[in-house]
Amino acid sequence: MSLEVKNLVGGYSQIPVLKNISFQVEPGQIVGLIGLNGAGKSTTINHIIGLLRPQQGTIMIDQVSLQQNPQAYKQSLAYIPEMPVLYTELTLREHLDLTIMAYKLNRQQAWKKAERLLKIFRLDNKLDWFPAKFSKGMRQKVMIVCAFLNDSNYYVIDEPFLGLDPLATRDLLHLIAAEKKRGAGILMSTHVLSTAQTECDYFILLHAGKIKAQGNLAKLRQQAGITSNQLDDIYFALTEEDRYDE
Ligand SMILES: Nc1ncnc2c1ncn2[C@@H]1O[C@H](COP(=O)(O)OP(=O)(O)OP(=O)(O)O)[C@@H](O)[C@H]1O
Repeated sequence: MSLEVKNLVGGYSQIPVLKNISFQVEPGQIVGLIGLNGAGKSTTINHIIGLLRPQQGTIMIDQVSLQQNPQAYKQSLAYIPEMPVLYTELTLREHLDLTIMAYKLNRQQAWKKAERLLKIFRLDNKLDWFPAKFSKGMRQKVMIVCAFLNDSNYYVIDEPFLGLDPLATRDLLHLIAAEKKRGAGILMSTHVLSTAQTECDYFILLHAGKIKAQGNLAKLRQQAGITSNQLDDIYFALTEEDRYDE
């Protein structure tokens, strides 16, 4: 059982952005997708969520591809985008109802969970607000609440900490930790290496559409050949030679 990306070649046109990348996210594992601007993190995520089609290679969730069983594939996956995407004409309450319908959740149970999440992110008194009234961080929190409504097997989170205040960041980290404990696999792209270091069990270092290195911190440190066990030092050592050659 895993989310498995195998020999993925892909991107937006005939010229691939991703050049044969392979990795896995296992149940109960938090995997950090790390890389410079333009490395291919969002492109990888867009392939996993089915927004882009692989030119070569496969993406399987618990041995099922999106093409084989779209319903099972999508049901296993929750996604939080980098930029919040909300419907301008729907209130927060209606966004939650829409999510409950889309995932075919039990309405009563899902609303019970929603109330707990709304309280955590201080949105419980804003159920009748339209997105126009929300700040950027509040919009991000709506996406988080919707994504965590379903007990998904896998979470794909693009730059989760962008725009969140310190309290919301801490609350999101607690939620992620609880989902990991439940056995969910989490893939998150981030530039916040200090948080990645403390939260992730495994790291994928993407550079110019290729995987430069992957493994736990000890393995990456060994590969970097340095004594520091700080992820940022390891990251800079591993990407030093090709930082300017994109
Ligand atoms: N919609 C698009 N159409 C064409 N090319 C794109 C598109 N989106 C991204 N790219 C290109 O794909 C490459 C990888 O971009 P991607 O957004 O995956 O990087 P990233 O690692 O997520 O970067 P960032 O940290 O800045 O979010 C870049 O060269 C970028 O120019």
